Amino acid sequence: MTVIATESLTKRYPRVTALDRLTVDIAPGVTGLVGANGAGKSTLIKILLGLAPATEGRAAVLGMDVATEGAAIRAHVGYMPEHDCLPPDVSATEFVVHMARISGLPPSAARERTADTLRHVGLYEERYRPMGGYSTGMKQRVKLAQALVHDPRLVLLDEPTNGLDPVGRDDMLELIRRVHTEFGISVLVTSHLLGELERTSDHIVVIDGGSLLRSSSTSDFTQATASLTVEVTEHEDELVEKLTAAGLNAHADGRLIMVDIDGDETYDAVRDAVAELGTGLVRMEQHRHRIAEIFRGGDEHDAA
Ligand SMILES: Nc1ncnc2c1ncn2[C@@H]1O[C@H](COP(=O)(O)OP(=O)(O)OP(=O)(O)O)[C@@H](O)[C@H]1O
Repeated sequence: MTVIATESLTKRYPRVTALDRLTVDIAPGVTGLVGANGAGKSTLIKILLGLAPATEGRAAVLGMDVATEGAAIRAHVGYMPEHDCLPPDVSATEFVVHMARISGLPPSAARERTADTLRHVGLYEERYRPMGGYSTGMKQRVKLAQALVHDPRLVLLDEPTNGLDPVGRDDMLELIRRVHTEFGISVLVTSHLLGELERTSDHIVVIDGGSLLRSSSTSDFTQATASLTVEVTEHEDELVEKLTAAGLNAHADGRLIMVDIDGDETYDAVRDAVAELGTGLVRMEQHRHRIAEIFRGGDEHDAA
């Protein structure tokens, strides 16, 4: 079963091709959509909501065609836009009740669902104050609440951690995870940071220049992209030789040694090699490839 399916989806603007023959299937659960700024993430979301027409190709959301069933899609899908779009002079409660009413809920249900949803995202007394005075974290929570208030089956979250500090990011990612685990709502969440989506998502889709670079489960993804950074007090070259002889892919990067992780045994192999050389281990830490590195290695990873 898929919640989102696209087939050769293309969106051309006069000057740029925002989506270029994108074919991808997305299953229920939490899916991270990763791509650099301008990769086409927001464009894809707008097409999936039936708000912008594709130039070519097809897409279906919850089995409904985006070209002809946009209104029905939006009845079952929640959307959290990227940019600040909250009216400053109304309270979170007034705003979310309004959004619930727009989604078709009767007044009493709209008020009840608003109270529940705002509590769920962690807004309490503040919800009666005008939103103009809210912190970025609180505004992001209101944007998430309005996406959830009509009890959708799927939510599309466009850069929900934008503008948040590290603690705020972690809280938001935790909240997103709970949207799925507690309510069974599927989530498509975008970010230009691969690292934060790895922790939240079951599945990761990477796009670059509007094309699919990679789509795989998060565990496959981290296996394929994780490496160890090792720092020793001396004998760096010998360590690289030893690890290579042990069948690992290791290379020196200045004073650091990068080792591709090939299962848990990689840690043991590094420990043993360091011990045999009698050198001091300063640090050994897992290093996740940044999105730019994946783009550079795109062709090889595509095949993986
Ligand atoms: N309405 C539009 N008219 C013309 N070009 C557009 C329009 N919307 C987006 N684009 C262009 O399409 C490309 C993809 O934009 P899009 O907003 O989908 O990227 P994104 O991955 O969401 O990045 P960001 O996170 O910066 O929004 C960009 O080059 C952008 O400039």
